[in-house]
Amino acid sequence: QMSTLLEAYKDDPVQLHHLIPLDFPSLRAVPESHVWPESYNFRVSPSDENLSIPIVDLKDPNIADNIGRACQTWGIFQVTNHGLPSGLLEDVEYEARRLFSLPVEQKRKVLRSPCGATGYGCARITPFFPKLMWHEGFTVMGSSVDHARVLWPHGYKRFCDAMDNYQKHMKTLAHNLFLTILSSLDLSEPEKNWAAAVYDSESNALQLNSYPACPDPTRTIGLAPHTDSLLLTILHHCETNGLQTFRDGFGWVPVHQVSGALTVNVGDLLHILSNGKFPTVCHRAVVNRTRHRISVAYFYGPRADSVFGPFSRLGFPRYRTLTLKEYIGIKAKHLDKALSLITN
Ligand SMILES: O=C(O)CCC(=O)C(=O)O
Ligand SMILES: [Fe+2]
Repeated sequence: QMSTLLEAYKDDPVQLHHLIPLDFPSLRAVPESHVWPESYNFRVSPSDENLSIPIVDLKDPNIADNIGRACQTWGIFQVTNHGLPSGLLEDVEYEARRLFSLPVEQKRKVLRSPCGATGYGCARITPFFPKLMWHEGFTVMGSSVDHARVLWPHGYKRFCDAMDNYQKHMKTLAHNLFLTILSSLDLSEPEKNWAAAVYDSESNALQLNSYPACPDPTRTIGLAPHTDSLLLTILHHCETNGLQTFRDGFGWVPVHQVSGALTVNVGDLLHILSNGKFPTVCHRAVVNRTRHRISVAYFYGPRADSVFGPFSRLGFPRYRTLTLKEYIGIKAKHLDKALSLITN
């Protein structure tokens, strides 16, 4: 089941200069390849400084209402009281830092293959933009052991254990959030059953992101604007801000994460299921001069061959029905045009 989501990327090989990150710590200035046009406006301040994404307490008795409202207005919110075991968030950050602080030759041994989905490399969205990003990533789907063994022939187990443990807890949290979010929509019984069954036949990915300290953060970007493709994303910021979310009428709004909280956002797939009731969230990451920022994103979705479209009771379907694998293929070719290409 994992392999099918992997296969979704097979037809669109990435060129090497869109795949291999620079050796960032060796750079004293931002090279031309990474200088973005001013029109991207990375330093733009929001029209209202006090604007911030909702915070949802998962222990609140009104959780369903709160989450439903957060999904309909912002499509992105922070969750507190998520009940993850202590140490889990620290462990995954520690292991991610251990990976990204390896020498560049070592990291390049686990480079993502040009047609592949897992391993070390530039962000997948890189080929769609005229400039490169101040970012390196490492993608895990299922077990990370094959790559970890190459990186640390004798010390791979603690990395794998941290990734496994993190994915296990994220899966449960993501599924519970998914069902809670859906409880604010009018679903038929078969649709409710389908949603509940996603847990046993899901696909997911864990994305470790590294944004090294940057000599000139106003001229470059960490991660260019994009939406996430699957149902929902749970993001761990590791205590350094940098994420910004776009809200119509307001512009780019920085996400200031409450300590210990996680950020959850709606992805394209949940947007489609909700028949557009929940906005899919355009977001980006900026870099900073002094701190090496790490973030960990967990993407949750149904299995790649599952057929989906807007739920039946939510009005005339804005999107056509298709498989997740087909949607990932469209997104890999057309990025932000993908939704308009499946519009009815
Ligand atoms: O690092 C961040 O704040 C955002 C990461 C992200 O958007 C992603 O991995 O899709
Ligand atoms: Fe994202």
